Amino acid sequence: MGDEDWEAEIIKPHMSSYVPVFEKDRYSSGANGDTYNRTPASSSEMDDGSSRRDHFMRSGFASGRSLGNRDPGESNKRENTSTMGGFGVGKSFGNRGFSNNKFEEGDSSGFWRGFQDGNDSEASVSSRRGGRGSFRGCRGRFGLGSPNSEYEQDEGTHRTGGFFGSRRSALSGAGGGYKGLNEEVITGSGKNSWKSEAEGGESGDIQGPKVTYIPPPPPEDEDSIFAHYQTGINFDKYDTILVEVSGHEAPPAILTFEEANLCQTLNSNIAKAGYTKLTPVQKYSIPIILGGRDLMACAQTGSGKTAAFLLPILAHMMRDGITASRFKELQEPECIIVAPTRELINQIYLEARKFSFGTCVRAVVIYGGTQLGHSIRQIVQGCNILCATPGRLMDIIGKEKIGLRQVKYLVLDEADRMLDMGFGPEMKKLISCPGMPSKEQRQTLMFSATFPEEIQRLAGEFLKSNYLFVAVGQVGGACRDVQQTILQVGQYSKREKLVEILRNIGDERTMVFVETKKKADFIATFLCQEKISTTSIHGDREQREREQALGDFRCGKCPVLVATSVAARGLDIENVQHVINFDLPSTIDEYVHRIGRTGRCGNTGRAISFFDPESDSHLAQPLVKVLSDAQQDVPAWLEEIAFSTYVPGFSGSSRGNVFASVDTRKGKSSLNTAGFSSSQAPNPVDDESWD
Ligand SMILES: Nc1ncnc2c1ncn2[C@@H]1O[C@H](COP(=O)(O)OP(=O)(O)OP(=O)(O)O)[C@@H](O)[C@H]1O
Repeated sequence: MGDEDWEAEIIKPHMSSYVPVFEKDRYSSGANGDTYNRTPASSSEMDDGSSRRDHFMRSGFASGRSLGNRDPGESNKRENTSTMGGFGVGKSFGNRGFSNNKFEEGDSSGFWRGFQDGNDSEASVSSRRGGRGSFRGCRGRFGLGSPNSEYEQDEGTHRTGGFFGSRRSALSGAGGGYKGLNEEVITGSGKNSWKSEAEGGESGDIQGPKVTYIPPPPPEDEDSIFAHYQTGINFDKYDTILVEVSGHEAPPAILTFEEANLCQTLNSNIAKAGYTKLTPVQKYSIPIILGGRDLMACAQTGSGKTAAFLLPILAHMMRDGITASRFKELQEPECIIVAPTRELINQIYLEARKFSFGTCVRAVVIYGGTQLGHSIRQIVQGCNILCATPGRLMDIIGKEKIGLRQVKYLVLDEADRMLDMGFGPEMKKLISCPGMPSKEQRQTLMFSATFPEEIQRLAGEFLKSNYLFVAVGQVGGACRDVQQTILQVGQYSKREKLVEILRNIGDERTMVFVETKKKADFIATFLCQEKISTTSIHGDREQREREQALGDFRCGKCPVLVATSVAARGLDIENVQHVINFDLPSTIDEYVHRIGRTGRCGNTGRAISFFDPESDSHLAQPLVKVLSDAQQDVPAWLEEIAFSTYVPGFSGSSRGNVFASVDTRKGKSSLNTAGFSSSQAPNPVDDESWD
């Protein structure tokens, strides 16, 4: 479907779920002293700009169903707030270090100093009204299970139409769907069609609107394929990070790409990608994978885990003389890579495409929110490496477009997420699908920056018992290149604080994380009204909108991206200098991933988190630990809260404890700095219980 069709669709104001993207017009001012250039998507939404509530109801929130019906918590509060006199109600900052000081007076000169001051001061929380419990909903340890969960963005709830209603939903009756130019409606099903609809598939066999979006093809020119950003000043410091390898007979680490003995084409692609030096996770993982071993690898965000699995897999494929891809109704890929979000799997695909450039290996990506027929067409043209989100993968397997007999490599990126309550069942189905080689017959690789011990135990089902475990730095630790600041800010002061911070940041790229999809739209709209060019990404947005939002953010058109946890993991976006946790996430692991969107690949970044004691106290203790482990300042007030909410058994502040969480098999391990080879690790204690 061409762009023009999207536009035709987008400009219909009555069916917009699109959060308007406003650009600052630097050269003119409107009636309110502010004029926005808008994308056509929002042509009728901000004409008067006088009533925020009005605008709010009309822009993105209004399509489909009534807001009030489904948002008794936060949204109603916000509406009330607006009606009562704008977004600034609740003016007193929870954090006295910020309130009533130079920031309110518009003086930004001492901004960062102000942060520090604010951090150290005690906040008065007594005047805060209510808690956030009413809208935070049920959040289990692993986040899923709640229909509000952000990861349902994959195949699940998206299909049934989000709260805001999608344009598709608006246009199509149940089971209908509309067909745009160059779009097909796919209705066919394979013999053993997966229970797609009930389980979150998108086949369109049963009911629900058809998904017609066809993502634009990736760029073909070599410059775009190999476009990359520079490693940062701290890239060389990676060498000093301690690495732990546990498991039987780990091969020694390599120190250079040459030692990996890759074929010429791969080496040339590595050079074109601008890689001259291995990162620690690459030094250890590449020889392990080349040695045919299963692997669970845990390394800090932004430290090159993607290449750590792609390069050795490609090297094996080249060595084994893979058959060139050709058209076939049933494709049998040698490698399947799964990741929890659409944007992330697309990014992994682009990396696979980059490193396989000039080879006969063909990578294909399939993910939810796109037309199923498009996914099938991509696959039947040939597929050696299949990059997929879980729901779409299971749909395609059910349609018998993919055979699993040839699978030699199964990669779970963000593996802890892939194995938790949300995706774990799908992954179990995947490995028990007819034809899928047993774990003894395939190589299974798991990567993440976090790996809770309970998830490590689950992972045993997927891995050979002698798998190796690589921990670069502390398992679950935050990237030290991110300067972390925690501010005490009450719920009703957050927006004001956010605006202050963003004004001081200027045009530097910033991701703002919020807890719910509704709130993402709300805050994005609010920031647009504050003349801060903003877009948003979350699971209720249509896929084309998500991709457009990410594109606008990547290219700098919108330097602020308001996101839910859908964007917390894996996304590698150049020049993200700031992450703001407007709402803290429910788990500390999620925090680590979110702040890892900045400070990547040796670059530095900043993360600011609003801590509301009324709702975030459970995070005080793990936050103190993460901060101190990453050698960040820990505010005294946070330590106090952590102390007062002390949970016996929690490892607490473990400054100096290098590996608080390790391979749960508890094998004795070898500690190394990344520059030196691992010695052979002794036997793990009780492997047998892992089968
Ligand atoms: N050896 C290297 N030399 C230079 N750049 C590299 C190297 N390895 C990876 N990179 C770049 O570093 C960036 C981060 O890599 P990647 O996205 O694989 O990190 P990650 O560890 O998977 O992060 P996350 O935990 O957030 O998923 C990418 O832009 C990648 O191209």
